[in-house]
Amino acid sequence: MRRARWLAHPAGVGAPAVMRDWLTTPGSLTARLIAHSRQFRVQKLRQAGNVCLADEADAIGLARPRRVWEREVLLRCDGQPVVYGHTVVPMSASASDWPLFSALGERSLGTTLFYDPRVTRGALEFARLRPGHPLVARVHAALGRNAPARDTYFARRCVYRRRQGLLLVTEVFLPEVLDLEAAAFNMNTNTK
Ligand SMILES: C=C(O[C@@H]1C=C(C(=O)O)C=C[C@H]1O)C(=O)O
Repeated sequence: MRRARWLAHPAGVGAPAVMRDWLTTPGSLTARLIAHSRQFRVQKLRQAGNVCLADEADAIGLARPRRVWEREVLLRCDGQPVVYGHTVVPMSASASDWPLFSALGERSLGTTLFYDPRVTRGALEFARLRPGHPLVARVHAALGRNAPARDTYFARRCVYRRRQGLLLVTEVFLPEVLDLEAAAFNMNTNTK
């Protein structure tokens, strides 16, 4: 299974400036996407048990890819998918570690992470996902026939901890996220 090089600094992934600005969004990505759109939606694609990716195992303390709780979403702004989210939680986590995770539905995971004082956040890591990386295949599956003919995507990931539990969120940024900045700029200039 192809792996990515996850770096501590975004400069190493070669993203254009506006994409780098999205990759380094300091707080909740959900909050920023809401601020840049009229209508925001978390489209839940799947939330069930699955074997995690090779990239993910060591980040959540597993010696090798094992069955985890997996959540896949598309974050949509004004109907347009802009981020693919992939979250994994070890099966060893207890319900008291992540009490809201299993029943999230189409509520944003971010709203349960950023406003819970028991949650601590690890450092962001960044990567350029190339063809053959399993997350690229997941993104194309999620987008179906609308999959843009792209070969690489920029992504970030972060480990969250709550009590004894670990949770890894990986966010793959779709090229359409760059349109939000332009749209936000036009909306601002049009209201003057
Ligand atoms: C971590 C956040 O939660 C977002 C919501 C997700 C979900 O609901 O599965 C997944 C990825 C995140 O972009 C955030 O808003 O920053």
